[in-house]
Amino acid sequence: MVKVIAIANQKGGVGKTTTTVNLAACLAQKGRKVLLIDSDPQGNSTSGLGFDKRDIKKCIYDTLIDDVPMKELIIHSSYDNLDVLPATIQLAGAEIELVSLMNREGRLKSSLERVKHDYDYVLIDCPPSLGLLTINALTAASSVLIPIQCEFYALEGVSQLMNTIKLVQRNLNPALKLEGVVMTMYDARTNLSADVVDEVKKYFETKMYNTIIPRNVRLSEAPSHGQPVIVYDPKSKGAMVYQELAREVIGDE
Ligand SMILES: Nc1ncnc2c1ncn2[C@@H]1O[C@H](COP(=O)(O)OP(=O)(O)OP(=O)(O)O)[C@@H](O)[C@H]1O
Repeated sequence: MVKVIAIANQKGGVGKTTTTVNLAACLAQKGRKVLLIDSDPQGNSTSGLGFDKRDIKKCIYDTLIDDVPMKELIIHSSYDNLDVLPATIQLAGAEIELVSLMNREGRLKSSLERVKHDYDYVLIDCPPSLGLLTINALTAASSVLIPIQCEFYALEGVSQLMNTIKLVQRNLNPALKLEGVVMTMYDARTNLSADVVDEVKKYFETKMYNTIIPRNVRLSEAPSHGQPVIVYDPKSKGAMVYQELAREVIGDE
């Protein structure tokens, strides 16, 4: 059975894309067939997987707005078992264009229906908003994974995200589950991070991954801000934590 996981948090810069790209690479490395759907107009998952967005002529926008079959838009990545539905800046216009379309919340779900059975996992990288792109992702998903940055304001805004998830469960996708919460950018040198982890654990009660993603120097010093780096490299320490997360995700397959 294919598992469709939306990686969502409307707060910007919490590690959605970095988690999505690296989790996708690790699941693929474990032999699972993976489709990464880039649903963020910034297209950082697309560029993070090594694609030059200037070379991409058609993207997720074309299936959401113009009903181009998703199969025609999916491209293979340089990783075995990992395909991508790319995003370009054109997607920024979709949020408003979707408003007047029929089935505006369910267009990604309908389009994905025809290809999802080719995969074991579909991961959807959501934009930092609770607009129609995120609603489409939550409607298409079987579960939602929430990355939360280990910082003082970690839980700020999470209640809006939870309200949106409940709204989608009630009206659009009753089968949607909470996959889990993953803490990102943990820095053991500050006591604050440990307090934040406790606070988040309490907020979500049992829904929590054991894997905590540490602050990674390579990522925080990435040359252009906002461009996540693939840390998947079997020998790198940074990759090991995403492999651990992949094991947890596979754990309840
Ligand atoms: N574990 C980490 N340690 C240090 N820096 C990180 C880590 N994960 C991500 N970053 C850096 O933080 C920034 C934001 O990460 P990322 O783009 O994954 O977040 P996002 O939630 O997808 O952002 P947006 O809301 O803009 O879509 C990037 O510069 C990235 O390289």
